Order: sequence, then C-alpha cells, then structure tokens
Amino acid sequence: MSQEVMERIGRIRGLDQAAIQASKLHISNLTVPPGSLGKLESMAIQLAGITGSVKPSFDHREVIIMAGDHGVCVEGISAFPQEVTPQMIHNFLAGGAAVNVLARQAGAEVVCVDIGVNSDLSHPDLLSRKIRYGTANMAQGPAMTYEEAEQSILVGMQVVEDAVKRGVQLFITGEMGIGNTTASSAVICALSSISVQDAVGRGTGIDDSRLLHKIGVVEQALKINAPDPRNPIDVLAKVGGLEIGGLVGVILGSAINGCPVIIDGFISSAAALLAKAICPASADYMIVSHASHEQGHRLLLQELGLRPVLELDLRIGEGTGGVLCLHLVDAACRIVSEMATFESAGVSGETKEQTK
Ligand SMILES: Cc1cc2ncn([C@H]3O[C@H](COP(=O)(O)O)[C@@H](O)[C@H]3O)c2cc1C
Ligand SMILES: O=C(O)c1cccnc1
Repeated sequence: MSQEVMERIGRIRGLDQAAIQASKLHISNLTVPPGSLGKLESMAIQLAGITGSVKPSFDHREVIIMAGDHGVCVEGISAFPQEVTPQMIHNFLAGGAAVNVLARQAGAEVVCVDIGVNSDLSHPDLLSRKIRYGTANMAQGPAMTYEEAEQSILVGMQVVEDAVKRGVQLFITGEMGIGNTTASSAVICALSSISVQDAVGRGTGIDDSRLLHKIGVVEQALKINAPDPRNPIDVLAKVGGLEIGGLVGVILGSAINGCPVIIDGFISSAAALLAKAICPASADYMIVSHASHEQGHRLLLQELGLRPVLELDLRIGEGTGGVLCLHLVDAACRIVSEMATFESAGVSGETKEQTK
C-alpha cells in the first residue's frame, strides 16, 4: 500500500476504554431499568469510546456522496442508463434528491464528490477529484489499476481531512453510480464466502431475466480477474469502483480523525467491508444505519459483524438511510446528556432483583 495511505492508517486508535466504562456507569444511573434503552445505549457507549466524552454531541455533520461510473454498465446490468449518474449529481447539487430532503430534516450538509464520473462536470459546489472517466468493464478485465484504487482511498481520506478542518465531527457515507450494486456484489463475493447468487440483487429494479444475467456477469468478472481475497486493494482494483474506493477512504478517514461514521446501504457496506479488511480497528467507528432491501445486504452485514439500527425496506443508497439514522444518534446523545439520574430525580434505583 502507498506510503501516504499506510501512514494515515497507522494513526487509527482503539476506542477510549475509560470513557466506555464511564459511559456504562452513567447510563446505569439513568432513570430506566438496566439495559432498557437497547441500541440507544450501545450507540451512546460507542460514541463515548470514539469521542472520549460521556456526553458527546455532533452539531456539524456531513453526508459525503462519492460519485463514479462503471464500465460494466455496457453488459446491461442496471435498470437505468449511465447518464443518470451525472443527472443525479445535478439533482444533489440543486437540493432535490431524496438524500437532500432527509439531510435537511436531520440538519446535515451534503457534499458531492466527482471521483470518477464518465463525463465532464462543473459546479461551484461539486468537489472535482476525478481519477478517471469511470471504471473499465470488469467482465473483460480489471476495473482499474492498483494505483487508481489506492488513489481513490486517498481521495476519500483527504475529503474527510478537509471537512474535519472545517469543524465536521461526524460523517455519513453516500454514493451515486449506476451499476454500483454489481461492483459491490463482486467485492463482497471476493472478500467472503458469500455466493454470487446470494450477493446479487435487483439494484434499481431489474427483472428476473436481467437478474440472472447480472449473476453471470459477476461470476465472469470474478473468474477472469481472480481478485486476491487477502488483498483488499487488489479486490477494489479488479472488481470495485472509484466511488467505492472513495468511501473506503471516507470510512478509514473518519476513524483516523476520531469521528463516527454512519454507513448507509449496500454499496456503503461493501466499502465498509473493504475498510475493515484493510484495518479491522476501523469497524469500531462504524454505525450501520439500516438493513437495505437489496438482496445480500443482511449477509454482508453479518460478514461485517455489525447490527443495523433501522429496517425501512430502503433500496436506494445516496446516504438516505444513513441520514435517517442520524435522528437516532441524536436521540442517543440527548438521552445521556439530558436524562435525570435515579439520585437527581429521587427515584429508587434498586431493582427487586437486586433486593431479593
Ligand atoms: C434516479 C436514481 C436515483 C438514485 N439514487 C441512488 N441510486 C442508486 O442506484 C444505483 C445502483 O443501482 P444499479 O446497480 O441497479 O444501477 C446507484 O447509483 C445508487 O446510488 C439511484 C438510482 C436511480 C436510477
Ligand atoms: O442499499 C443500497 O445502498 C442500494 C440498493 C439498491 C440500489 N442502490 C443502492
């Protein structure tokens, strides 16, 4: 791996164990039966471990939408044409996409990065970090070079670094790239024992015959490229995507900078699996927002070893589920900072189980 990427990964630290213990103790004193706030408690404890604070808050949060195109689209694996990628970028920049609406509701900024769209784009609010004009067709050969894959991770890390300098404290992964459920399926099959049949789903809504074809395309891409399961960069280069690599960088970059990162749907989770393969400690910084309706996402999350917070039958990506999860992250933060303790509220904290 390149020096620049390696040096940054070396800065990832384990969670603050003292803060985790302090958070557990604080939560045990709140006026609810022990453990009764479920995932809100585990989130609050994780956030304490990440930030070192028992009462964290995240006023400044950003969805990073990594956008890239996929050469494999020529195989006819999506229900939509490649032109939709740049068209949706204009929609994000105009504030009209689903993720924009949900981000406004949750008080998050949306940042869009062109890391590999197959057309020229220019807009004052677009971050232009193009590495190449889309990937090559992975059904015929590697999607990109090893160096380009490393570069995509570095771009994601640098986008996070710049945002942290502006005061951003929490990141949400988002993506846009027609064809990227195909690349994500190939990535997870290359990294795990999940079968192609189980990993490949309908993406934007393909019919049964196209689904069978998509399975064949992923099988072919894995066969001709033979990605090395022990080398996540090789997997990303051969069967991944530029926006997937960018998200690996966003996830690792969040961990490097001590920030929580909310993982959105199927594509973001494939990036998370790559990030964990590169640096297992990065998983401590991840919050998996939701279980997507996309076939294979549940198995992917099992592989990642993380439980989703929500289940809303979303199957869109963009960062939509990630932003919705933000409301629950805020809820967890408010619980630990605003709730009364047994002592302050004069409520008896001893359970009958304890007094028996
Ligand atoms: C209008 C539109 C908006 C989207 N927003 C996210 N995606 C999602 O769909 C794409 C992946 O599905 P597939 O692999 O089947 O092409 C990605 O761009 C993903 O972000 C969209 C797709 C469309 C058509
Ligand atoms: O879960 C996702 O992220 C997803 C599912 C289908 C299409 N695009 C994204």
